[in-house]
Amino acid sequence: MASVPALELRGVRLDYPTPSGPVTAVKEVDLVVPRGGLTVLAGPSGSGKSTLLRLLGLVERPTEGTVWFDGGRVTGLAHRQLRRLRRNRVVMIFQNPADNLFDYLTVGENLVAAAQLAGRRAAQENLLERLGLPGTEGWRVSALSGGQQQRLAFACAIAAGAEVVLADEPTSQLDARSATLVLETLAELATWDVTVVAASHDDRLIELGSPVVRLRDGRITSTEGLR
Ligand SMILES: Nc1ncnc2c1ncn2[C@@H]1O[C@H](COP(=O)(O)OP(=O)(O)OP(=O)(O)O)[C@@H](O)[C@H]1O
Repeated sequence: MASVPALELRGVRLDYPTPSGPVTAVKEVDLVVPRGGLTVLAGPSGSGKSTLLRLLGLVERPTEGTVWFDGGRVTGLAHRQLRRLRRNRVVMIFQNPADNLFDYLTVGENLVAAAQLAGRRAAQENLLERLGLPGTEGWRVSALSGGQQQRLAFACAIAAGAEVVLADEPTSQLDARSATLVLETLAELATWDVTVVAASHDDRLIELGSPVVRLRDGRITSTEGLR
């Protein structure tokens, strides 16, 4: 039996209200995000990548259409229920590494805080080692490079118990070396039992995607490399 997709969108449109009337950011979107692996949303600026990511991250509600998470219909759920899902099961990583972390806590304390805020007891053992941050447990967040901070943000999402982790342009605010660390982290996570979705212009990141969903003018134009 085919496994239940991590996320599914059917007939989705999203209009943003503006003073000069609604702006349609994505339309006629039918999309299945398979469980596990790395799904990449690609396309030119303004094509709707961030909006689609926010719909998948249960941050935006569609103007039209339906969203499912883990086989359950999410569209129509109360605000409180959506917030609960976003607290641990569907976690969004912000572009700016520091926005994802408590800078006055150590690396280890950030992991514990992420787990506790999600109602979990303790962070998974070896998470720092497994994500390329061995020996940093007692470090202040400010002692980490941007790439290491993004790595820690992913580790915190896992510590919170995330089943889906979403990242908007995770390499765009990083120097080349830090971006490489984040790409390595995404490649590693793609082999774990977690679904990662990233919106990106970065060719190196797009190359890692399976599938790669391409957008233009708010519509999906192709889905390549569906596992
Ligand atoms: N909050 C908003 N209010 C009004 N229009 C918006 C808003 N956010 C996005 N848009 C519009 O929706 C469309 C899609 O934007 P979106 O940010 O999703 O595209 P994108 O592909 O992520 O672009 P970029 O690569 O530049 O981040 C664009 O026309 C954009 O101007």
